[in-house]
Amino acid sequence: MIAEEDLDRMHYLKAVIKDWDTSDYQCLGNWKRSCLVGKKSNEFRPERFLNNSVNYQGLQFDWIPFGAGRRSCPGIQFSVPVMELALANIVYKFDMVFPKGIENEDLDMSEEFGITIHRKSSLFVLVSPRC
Ligand code: HEM
Repeated sequence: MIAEEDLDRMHYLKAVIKDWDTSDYQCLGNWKRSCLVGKKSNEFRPERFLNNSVNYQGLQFDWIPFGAGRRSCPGIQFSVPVMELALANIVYKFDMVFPKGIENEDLDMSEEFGITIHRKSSLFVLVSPRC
């Protein structure tokens, strides 16, 4: 079981969540001026969040998944560790592979608006528990 104190060392996992939290919507305002984290439509590239100071505090206005300023989200301290812990434990305890014939390049990362922003197309993976 991965615990909260283990998360500090999981730099790549944190970058994955930051990139996952980077919707086209957040970068649209600065799309021409080129978004701080270099978001290109539908691109998933967590490495952009490694070795830089981009954080959730809303200080860099072109990456504000929790908003910025006095009306920014008060749920950051709760939701970030919850997302990190959930993802860390899922990848620690389960092996996931694409069904036969599906490659990384086939992954459609398009987003769709709704009450929340979610995937446009379903993600199919075969999941098996790690022994
Ligand atoms: C991944 C999870 C979450 C994301 C991405 C998120 C994002 C946001 C965003 C973008 C805003 C608007 C900020 C603005 O208007 O500038 C907001 C506001 C707010 N969020 Fe969250 N939030 C999350 C989770 C939570 C949780 C877990 C709670 C409570 C337990 C929460 C409570 C609030 C409240 C009360 C506001 C309104 C703040 C205000 O208007 O003063 N959020 N959130």
